[in-house]
Amino acid sequence: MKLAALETLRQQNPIVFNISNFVTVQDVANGINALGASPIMSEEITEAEEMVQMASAVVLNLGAFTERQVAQIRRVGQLANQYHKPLVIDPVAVGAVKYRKQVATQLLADFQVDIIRGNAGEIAALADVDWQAKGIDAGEGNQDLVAVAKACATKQHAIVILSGPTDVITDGKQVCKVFNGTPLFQLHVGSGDMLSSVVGAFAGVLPDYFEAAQTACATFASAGERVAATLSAEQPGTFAAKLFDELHLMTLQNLTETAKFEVQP
Ligand SMILES: Nc1ncnc2c1ncn2[C@@H]1O[C@H](COP(=O)(O)OP(=O)(O)O)[C@@H](O)[C@H]1O
Ligand SMILES: Cc1ncsc1CCOP(=O)(O)O
Ligand SMILES: [Mg+2]
Repeated sequence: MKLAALETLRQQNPIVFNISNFVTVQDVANGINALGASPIMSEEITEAEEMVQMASAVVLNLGAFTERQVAQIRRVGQLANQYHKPLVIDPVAVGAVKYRKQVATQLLADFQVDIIRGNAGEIAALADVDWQAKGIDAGEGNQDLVAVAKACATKQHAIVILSGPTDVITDGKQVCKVFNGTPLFQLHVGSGDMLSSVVGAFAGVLPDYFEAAQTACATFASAGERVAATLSAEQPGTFAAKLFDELHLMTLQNLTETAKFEVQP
């Protein structure tokens, strides 16, 4: 795990091109901006090539796509491959809506994604593992999460982040678990979307995408955990506001003291 990449990220201020959803776009922009990256969003296919060329990383969020946006996403994904830009996908609610799974599966066949970031319900769906996802949430299942994440990574030929109380990050063989976090993340819609773009920001400065995925998970979950430790009750609004502050203020030393993880070769 390369926690020092937090400082590299802040020095390099990578441009992260996000195709976002209308629900969480502002959280995503402000979240990665506070951390030290430079967000840019676009809904226009005509400028896709310029956007991808200028970006250090590309994040495709499938949270609320339309047919028109799917065409844009396909083009941006193909351009990211052509220009060798790290490509992250967040398959929102593919475990709960059959149409979303069909579209996501087709997109994953149309271009090569480097990192897939989803909750257990979403990653199980892309691994074709039985699971009861609930809308945008992880839902219920009794399969082993490491096995689910590995199956998804192998099937989709990508690094997979299965986020939740413990984040599981795998390339299909090696596994890293990040134990940080707080249940307050679940009280703020957009936590997962922010994490996916934080992953893009780290992939924009760390050429080893497996390391980038791990570091992003540890950084984001540690920031939330540090905020939760300052609250005296479940305060979703205060949590969200302080999360932006912490993403900006957290030092490498704070991160190193907070991060709890294990890597299995
Ligand atoms: N119960 C929990 N305890 C601790 N951290 C959590 C919990 N649930 C989610 N997280 C954290 O919240 C962030 C967003 O993940 P997740 O909730 O899985 O995404 P999504 O919003 O897409 O469902 C991650 O950093 C994850 O570690
Ligand atoms: C509520 C909602 N509906 C469509 S996308 C979206 C946001 C999902 O955000 P997250 O997965 O980060 O909680
Ligand atoms: Mg999500």
